Amino acid sequence: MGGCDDSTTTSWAYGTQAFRIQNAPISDSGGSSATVTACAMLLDAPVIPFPRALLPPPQKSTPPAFYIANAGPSKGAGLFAACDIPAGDAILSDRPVAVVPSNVNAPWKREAFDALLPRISRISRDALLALANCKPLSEYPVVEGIALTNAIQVHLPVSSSAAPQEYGGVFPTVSRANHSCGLNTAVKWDLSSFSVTLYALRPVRAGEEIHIQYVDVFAPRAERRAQLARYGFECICPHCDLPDADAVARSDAARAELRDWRHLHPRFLPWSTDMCRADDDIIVSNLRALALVKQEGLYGMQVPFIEEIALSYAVLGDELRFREWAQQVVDLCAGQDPERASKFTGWMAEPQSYKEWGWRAKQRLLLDRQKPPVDVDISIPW
Ligand SMILES: C[S@@+](CC[C@H](N)C(=O)[O-])C[C@H]1O[C@@H](n2cnc3c(N)ncnc32)[C@H](O)[C@@H]1O
Repeated sequence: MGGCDDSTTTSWAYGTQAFRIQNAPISDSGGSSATVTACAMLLDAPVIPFPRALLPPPQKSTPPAFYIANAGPSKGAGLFAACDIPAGDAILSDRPVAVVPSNVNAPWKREAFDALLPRISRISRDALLALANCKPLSEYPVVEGIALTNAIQVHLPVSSSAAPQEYGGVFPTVSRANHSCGLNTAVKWDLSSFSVTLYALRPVRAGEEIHIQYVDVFAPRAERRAQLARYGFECICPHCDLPDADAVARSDAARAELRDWRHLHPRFLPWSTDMCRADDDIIVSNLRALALVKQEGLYGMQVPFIEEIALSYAVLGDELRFREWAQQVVDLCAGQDPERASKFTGWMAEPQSYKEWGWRAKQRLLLDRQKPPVDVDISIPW
């Protein structure tokens, strides 16, 4: 592969840690393991050495469901939907060109980051160097600056539980996604194919920009903006660009309520067997959560609420509504959480197979039967 040179130093010590450079077992062009230079990684000792056998390629949709275009003067390039994309669909899969630790502050850092470049093929190097870099070259090695601007967290196999390093992968395509504090996609890392896949969290219209989140979107606007400063921009997405302080306070409160939802609102399991609670307690509570999710565009967290509404209807034995909500779980999870999707598919095929199917309806009937006749006082009170 053009320009690959591994004559440089490839291991460094840092306190009790030791780092090394290793190529990932993936290839640029489906070639043999001898040309595996598509991605170089700077790894510490607990990361289990990768097998030599090539990993299977990630799924690819043809034609692509996305394109890269200018997203505006202050945002640079961005990812856009090439067609209408249904909620739950995979938009694209992408493999990293570099994987680096998130927080190394050793004297050899520049040398190690620079040593990554000659270890990757020209194709991958060009893709890496074409990405945005919000860090000054005078202060940060180029690969580190690009990683700090673009990296997405990846999980690597480690041999011990000793303080695991965090790793970020730099991806030629997914790293083109700009940030928004309201989400339309989720990123899922899969070690077995050494790739990330971007899934639609809600229907995405053709031409709409595809966003991911760079920071904790449950944090208040001021905190999000402070965290985004390290990417060199102030967020002016529709969830940040609000008309006045009241609107900001409302948005901050909604996000905090969603973050703490499980501590603030009735829980499904105790409700399901507590006949003193209203039958629609959980449904009403989860519908409110979904309204807040929609208001704040936090679609990444909608599935557990939809799931609880479906299961509430199951416990109430309401088959029509159960199917309606269960279908939404299946549609949203088919790609990124197939296990959950298949559980709900099974219950939809045979609702009675859900262990608590209709439990509350049966209890309600029994309670109604046991009720003593109501004593009606017909005496006239004067
Ligand atoms: C991971 S890159 C995203 C792709 C990048 N726009 C490009 O041209 O390759 C991150 C950089 O994009 C820009 N960016 C991302 N989201 C933005 C937003 N919501 N508003 C303004 N700039 C943004 C910032 O310059 C940030 O440092």
